[in-house]
Amino acid sequence: MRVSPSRIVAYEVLEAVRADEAYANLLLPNRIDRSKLSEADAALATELTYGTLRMQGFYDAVIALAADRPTDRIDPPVLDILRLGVHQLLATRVPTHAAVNESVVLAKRISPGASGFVNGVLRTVSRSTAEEWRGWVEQETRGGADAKLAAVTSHPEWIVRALRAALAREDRADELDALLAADNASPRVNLVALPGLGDETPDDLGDPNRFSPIGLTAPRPLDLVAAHEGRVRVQDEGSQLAALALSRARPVTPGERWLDLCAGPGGKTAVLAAEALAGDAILTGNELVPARAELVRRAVAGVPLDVRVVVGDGRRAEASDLGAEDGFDRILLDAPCTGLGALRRRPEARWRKAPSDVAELTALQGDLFDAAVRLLAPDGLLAYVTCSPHASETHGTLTAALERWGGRIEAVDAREVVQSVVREPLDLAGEGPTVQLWPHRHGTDAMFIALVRRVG
Ligand SMILES: C[S@@+](CC[C@H](N)C(=O)[O-])C[C@H]1O[C@@H](n2cnc3c(N)ncnc32)[C@H](O)[C@@H]1O
Repeated sequence: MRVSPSRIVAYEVLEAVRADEAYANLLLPNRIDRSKLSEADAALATELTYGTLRMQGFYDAVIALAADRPTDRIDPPVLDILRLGVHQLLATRVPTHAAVNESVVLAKRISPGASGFVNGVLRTVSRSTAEEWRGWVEQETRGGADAKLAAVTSHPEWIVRALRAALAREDRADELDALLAADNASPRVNLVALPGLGDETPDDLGDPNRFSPIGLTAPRPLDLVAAHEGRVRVQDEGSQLAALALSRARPVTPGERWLDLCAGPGGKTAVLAAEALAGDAILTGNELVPARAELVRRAVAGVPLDVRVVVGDGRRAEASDLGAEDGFDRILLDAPCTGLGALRRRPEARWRKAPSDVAELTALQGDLFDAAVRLLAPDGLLAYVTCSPHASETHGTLTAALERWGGRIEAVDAREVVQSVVREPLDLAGEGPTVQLWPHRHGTDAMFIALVRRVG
């Protein structure tokens, strides 16, 4: 018996994610191409890889119970094979015999001495349903209610707490289960049709997004991207709204200078470029990492606007070096963050983050915020955006900056702006003037959007 090519690809990506800190969303397309997988096999490899990585915490708890030993006493490659097998048994329609047999054959290739062990553990797992395993994992997990919830929903406990706290701020802590479930579901590929660059609207191209006026989904999204090169791109709906919150916050005066301070890889820069073209504004993108600056250049290549892309540390950026002696009229600060709002798209991310990252990132966000304010022209607008709902990275960073800058900056009502942009009103809970989007409530990544105006 041979192992199907989709399972080999999935296994190789799991191994690279574990051993080499690879990113599944970057490596997987590469491996799919290299193995020349058919469309159906590519879809299966994607489902197996993403599903296994997202649910890894829960699957490890199941494996530990079924093997009657902690997972740190299982050889890592064998553990990868088991995780992949458990995912097939508990979360897919793959028949039991295929899930077990292919895992055993894979084990014979990778770690021959362990094939009997793999067979035994997976047969034990296959004898109970996912629901039954959830019950046992909950019962056997040591610690309080949060530890148990974290184990069965496959999130680190500190992330469960942070997400609950963010929802509680909006008086919506009762949505936590729905949010954790949304993190574990495969999001649809969402597209943006850069505005003003062609005759077709999102309605002409596919199924228009519920909220973003420039977003859509389509049955074969990548074909559409290829057919409308540079104009139709993959982008989450929340990211589109974040860029539009800045470009549509008020009418554009021709000649306005715009800056995207942390631009890489350039998804929002592309939207800003299309908007700048329509309004006759001048756009500069800045990015710390040269390779990511190159991605920004490629992202804006489909927009007939001369976008200057600069490599530099945003904390030390000077308006005059960036070609705006008198400062910028609009700045997007899409800050480096923990990415806790995009866990469904970055399947391994939850296992790589630690609470200590939050402290480090909030310090960086504060420095970048101050740099952005210094770069603003009088009356200029700053959009502070994160793809994290963590209170420290959102309200914490914003409140601290408003305090540091005293009366020299003021918050602008981002809710009013975003509600005026969307196709249908968003259910925004809690108090404004900031916007927090959510995967479970809006179907977007959990983007946070704040607008600030430089006074005088
Ligand atoms: C959240 S991402 C931006 C995503 C981008 N706006 C988009 O929509 O594609 C943050 C970016 O900030 C960059 N970055 C990190 N530290 C920076 C700094 N000190 N100055 C400028 N850019 C920085 C990172 O390399 C990363 O590309």
